[in-house]
Amino acid sequence: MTAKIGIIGGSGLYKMDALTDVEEVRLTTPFGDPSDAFICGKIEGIPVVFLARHGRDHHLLPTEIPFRANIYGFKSLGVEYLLSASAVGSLQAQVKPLDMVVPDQFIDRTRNRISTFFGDGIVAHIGFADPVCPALARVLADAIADLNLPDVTLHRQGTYVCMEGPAFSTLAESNLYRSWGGTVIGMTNLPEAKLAREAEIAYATLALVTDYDCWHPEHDSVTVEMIIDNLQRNAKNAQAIICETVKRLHANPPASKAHRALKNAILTPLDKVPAATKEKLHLLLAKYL
Ligand SMILES: CSC[C@H]1O[C@H](OP(=O)(O)O)[C@H](O)[C@@H]1O
Ligand SMILES: Nc1ncnc2[nH]cnc12
Repeated sequence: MTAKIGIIGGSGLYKMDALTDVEEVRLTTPFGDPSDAFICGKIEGIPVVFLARHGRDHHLLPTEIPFRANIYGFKSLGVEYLLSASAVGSLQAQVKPLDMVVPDQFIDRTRNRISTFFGDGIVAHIGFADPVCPALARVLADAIADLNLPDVTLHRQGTYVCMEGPAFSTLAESNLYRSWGGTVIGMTNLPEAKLAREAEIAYATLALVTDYDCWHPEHDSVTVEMIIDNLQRNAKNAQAIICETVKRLHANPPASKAHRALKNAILTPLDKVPAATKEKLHLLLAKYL
């Protein structure tokens, strides 16, 4: 089964309740095994494929997530639009727990992630000034706004600071990220967005605010309990938003520059790329060979 729309669920979103005709697809990739089986199914008749980023039983640390295998797996199943759902802490007073943010920028504070498919004899540099697909982000933000869900405050833009984890930030770090203009903080989205861009998949995130990290003088510092509690309160809304976004994407798939991201990015002449590398990357390079 193939699907143009993929959903990657983070903390608290380990399955999509609205999925019908479900089939589990366990696959391997040249970059190892993905986080879990891909759950292929339909939302109101529209084919989609879902993956739990940390595994369905949340056993993978952010550092341990096989980001390359996950994105490669989505690509091999035909995905062109990837919607992510993620728990985030807020770095700004006006962005409150239970609010939703559709980030448009990232700051990379990761250290131990492999966030490229390239190397081994092929060099490519994708453009990443706009790390989130603006067209996909607009569909997602419009879906949130138009659903008009009670108690949902939407922020259509924001900078997501991606830290390594797994420990949460120190107070000094949290204040530093605030001074840099960070809006929210999480541990997963940046490598995913980079790899999705290299795989020419449009990517956008529904960021669910669960806490004020540790900088807010009037709020307790973030704990896992706080995150899970707020995620559970927001889970129904998050699923409704994803379903609405899927329907809109299917009815009106937006043009995305991400779909041609490799066009001017590859430096190495393809006839000089080692055969084994070419084979490993065939799925990504096929249309340029
Ligand atoms: C559950 S505590 C922190 C954990 O939650 C976020 O994960 P995800 O982005 O997959 O929702 C955050 O990035 C951390 O990995
Ligand atoms: N405060 C926080 N820091 C990092 N990741 C998070 N995910 C949810 N809240 C977070």
